[in-house]
Amino acid sequence: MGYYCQDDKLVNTICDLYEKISKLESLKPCEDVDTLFKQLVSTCIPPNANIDVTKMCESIQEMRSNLIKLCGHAEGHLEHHFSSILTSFEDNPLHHLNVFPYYNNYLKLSKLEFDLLEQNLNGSVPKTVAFIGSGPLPLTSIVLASFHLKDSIFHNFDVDPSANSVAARLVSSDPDLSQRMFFHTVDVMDVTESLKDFDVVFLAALVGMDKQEKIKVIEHLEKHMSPGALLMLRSAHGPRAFLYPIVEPCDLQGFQVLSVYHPTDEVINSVVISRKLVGDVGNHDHMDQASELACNCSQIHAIMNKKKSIVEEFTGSIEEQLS
Ligand SMILES: C[S@+](CC[C@H](N)C(=O)[O-])C[C@H]1O[C@@H](n2cnc3c(N)ncnc32)[C@H](O)[C@@H]1O
Repeated sequence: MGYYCQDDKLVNTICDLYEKISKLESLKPCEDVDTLFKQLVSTCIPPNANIDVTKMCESIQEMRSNLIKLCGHAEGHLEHHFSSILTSFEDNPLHHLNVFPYYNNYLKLSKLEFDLLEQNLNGSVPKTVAFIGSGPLPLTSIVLASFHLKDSIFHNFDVDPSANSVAARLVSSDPDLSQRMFFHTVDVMDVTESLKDFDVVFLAALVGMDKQEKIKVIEHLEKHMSPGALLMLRSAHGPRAFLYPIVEPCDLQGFQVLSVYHPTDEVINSVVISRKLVGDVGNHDHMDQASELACNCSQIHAIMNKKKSIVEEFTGSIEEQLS
């Protein structure tokens, strides 16, 4: 088919799985759907330095973009399914979250995000947190509110009214979270002034499923978030980018990228934490230099190798990073 691929075997396996997944009549949880997505995830999880999806030919790019959408729909169905099961428990549904097969991943991802937040909050605790794209099973907000940010108020935003109604029902019988967790049915692109109220904004991986949409959402957040507020977003690295969109530091114009973390375990998403710049960012010279640096893979690898870690830090000056 004339694919240009760095690792043909892996990409062929993903293409085969894509063909099978795209032929499914429904993406609602059932044996066939679960088996195919499990195979897809286990194919994409092992770190593979030879895989850079952005360098692959157009037909692979197109397949990847469709696959991300299929994964998004399947994830939505899976969350709906488990959220409905959870709300059918007679006692507090939040005491049964471990029935969700990926609950452990959310515990790990939320802990990772909390640690990155703490490192960059300089001792302060966020009063108000926004989660955009919270879905029917808003596990990140629930885990953060229950275990890490026990006094913060959480505002969850989702464009899908059925996602919000099942999510709100999930927390309604919890005496603590029902007082600290709010749900808003709206497209993030229509949320403007109220974005100023948040100390931290989380953006779900699947809000903005392709590069263009993701950049539009980031630009919108940059326009309306409070200067100095933190933005926590999710990206993907290596073969995991067949499952989720990639956000690169250069996509974050108007933000100072603080850290990029690429997990190598079963937590699939990479995490990017940045701070909305304070003051006039009309002069983009500084950011442009930072972006050029951040988008240049060989330089990123040089930084990573120097640090012997898979965390990319962006806290030093551009000169330091280049030296
Ligand atoms: C299925 S995921 C949920 C994430 C997950 N529950 C978590 O805790 O990380 C993505 C959600 O984003 C929502 N979404 C997508 N685009 C959106 C937009 N432009 N504005 C608000 N919500 C959006 C979808 O409706 C979907 O429910």
